[in-house]
Amino acid sequence: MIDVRNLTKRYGDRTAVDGLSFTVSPGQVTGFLGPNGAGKSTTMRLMLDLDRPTAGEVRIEGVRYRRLPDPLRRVGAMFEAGGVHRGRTAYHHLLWLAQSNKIPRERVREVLDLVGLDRVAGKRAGVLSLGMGRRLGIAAALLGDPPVLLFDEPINGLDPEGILWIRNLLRGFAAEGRTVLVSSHVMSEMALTADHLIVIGRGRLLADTGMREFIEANAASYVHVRAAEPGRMRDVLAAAGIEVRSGPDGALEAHGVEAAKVGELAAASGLAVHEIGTRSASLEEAFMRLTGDAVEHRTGGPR
Ligand SMILES: Nc1ncnc2c1ncn2[C@@H]1O[C@H](COP(=O)(O)OP(=O)(O)OP(=O)(O)O)[C@@H](O)[C@H]1O
Repeated sequence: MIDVRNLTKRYGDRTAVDGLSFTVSPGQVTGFLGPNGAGKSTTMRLMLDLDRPTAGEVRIEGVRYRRLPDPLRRVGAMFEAGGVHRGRTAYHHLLWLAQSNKIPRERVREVLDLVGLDRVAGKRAGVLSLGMGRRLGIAAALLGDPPVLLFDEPINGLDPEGILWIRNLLRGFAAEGRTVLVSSHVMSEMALTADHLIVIGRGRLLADTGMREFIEANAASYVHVRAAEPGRMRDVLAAAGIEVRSGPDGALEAHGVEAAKVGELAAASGLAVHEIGTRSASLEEAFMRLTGDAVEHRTGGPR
């Protein structure tokens, strides 16, 4: 479990993290979302004591990171800027980490197998592809078999196979009962990976809720209907007081109404319907709606 309490971080007069409190629970994947500059990476760095908070604190399994005995056995982290010595082989990078953390050398082979790098273990880290480098970062995070795992933008730049692999890996870790926190800007992927969401904007907490609840609360689903005579269909729906918008390819989107009601209105007016169904709102829509005001404006006037 990760417990963030009243966390604040200022850089000069810029407040990157602003009185943030939330808990990340074990047994599920928690997505950490926010627009660029929201403070996600700063928060994750503070979790690992890579930076000093201006106020507040983070406890991992009840303890400040710097007070954790054997930290690699308690928390594994993969941040984008990997901290890998490019001239070292993948194997020696992991061996060096294992030895400096009193982890048996057999574990190095185990994690290399686990992330599918066993065959390139002798290659220098600097020549690994982006996907392999990411796997090496994950191998390092797993060395101590920790119950808490942090991933900052793990799928950035990966191909579809790599993305699917990470998704299954993270879901597998959560199913084993670990605490998994992952940040990403790829909403479609986050929707498939995370069970719970922490959303921040300008350093403040905007939402701490289950995936489904988040989408339902922040974006509406609607009835998608394709009719032989879209103009008449629109008039019938509008006459019944239903809000109708134009969808792609002549389809209509009826809001605030059940699909059954739309079907009944069409039948009562003798209108042929070619396609009808309820379309769920997406995480992306919900995210955009919630964070619209919290987007960092990089150009223009004062914030
Ligand atoms: N070392 C630093 N010195 C000064 N300002 C910083 C520093 N690190 C972060 N910031 C500022 O703090 C704010 C939060 O940055 P942070 O990188 O944590 O956001 P983020 O949510 O991870 O963004 P992104 O999605 O773009 O990675 C930004 O305005 C950033 O410019």
